[in-house]
Amino acid sequence: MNTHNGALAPTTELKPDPASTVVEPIMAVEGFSFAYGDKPILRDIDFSVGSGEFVCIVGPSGAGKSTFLQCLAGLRQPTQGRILFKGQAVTEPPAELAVVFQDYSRSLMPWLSAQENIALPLKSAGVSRRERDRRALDALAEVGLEGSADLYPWELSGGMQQRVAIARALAYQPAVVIMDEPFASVDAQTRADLEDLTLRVKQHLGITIVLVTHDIDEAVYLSDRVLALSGKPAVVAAVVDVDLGADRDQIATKERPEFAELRSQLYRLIRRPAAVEGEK
Ligand SMILES: Nc1ncnc2c1ncn2[C@@H]1O[C@H](COP(=O)(O)OP(=O)(O)OP(=O)(O)O)[C@@H](O)[C@H]1O
Repeated sequence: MNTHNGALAPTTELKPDPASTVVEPIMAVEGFSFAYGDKPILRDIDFSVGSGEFVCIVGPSGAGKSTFLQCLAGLRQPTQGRILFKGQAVTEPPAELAVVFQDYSRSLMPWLSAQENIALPLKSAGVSRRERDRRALDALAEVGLEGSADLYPWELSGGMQQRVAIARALAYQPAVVIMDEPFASVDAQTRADLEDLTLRVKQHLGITIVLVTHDIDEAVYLSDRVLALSGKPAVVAAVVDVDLGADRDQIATKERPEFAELRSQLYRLIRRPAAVEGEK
């Protein structure tokens, strides 16, 4: 599976790297295009996500990142091409896929406790009461909120609410978690804490994460690979391997010269939409 299919040849030193080929894809995007009515948004995207991989998607505002995630999650259907989850075409949200959105204040039910919020989708899925309680408490412990099961969203800080939203996704025991700007509504310190929490949880549970962010630093810090979208309609500008090792540290990793180089490459790529269009 060639993860660089459909990518424009970048003018930077980025080159398709055979080492980044996904050996065991859990999700695949084949010949994908999407339009809202007659307005093309995303074009000719071929991409795959490896099992256990952390992939971030970056691109200019309005490029279609959220739309792409909605298609990956089975909430919208491609105009052309197809999306596969474990080899099966995605026609509705896959059972083993969970989504975390940016706006925690709207994603949690204010009249339900943290534990009840986490258990709610499990109830809809027919999971027994006992199993719901066990999974909700385990998920709360996973995000460091073991003492907050009985608290209501309005009794929790923004960062804690977003941790409950992450716990709700984890309690579903997904193979893949899709996150759309999940840390955009919290302060910088909380954001860094949530990034580290997400990395820890991903490593501990072995899940696959696909995350959209505006923040190039965040994308490089979190990712195994970054998918950069650019142009109108957006195409794959590049797929960038992030060889920074599994252990990331907010200070030490960001001080590494490789980190600065990757960040600069990505900035250059997504800041030249006009040039990308001209190349087609
Ligand atoms: N439901 C919709 N109907 C029609 N057009 C839409 C709809 N949702 C989004 N769009 C348009 O599609 C384009 C892509 O939007 P999308 O939200 O996917 O981009 P994005 O890259 O996530 O943007 P941002 O980074 O600003 O959140 C935009 O031009 C937007 O106005």
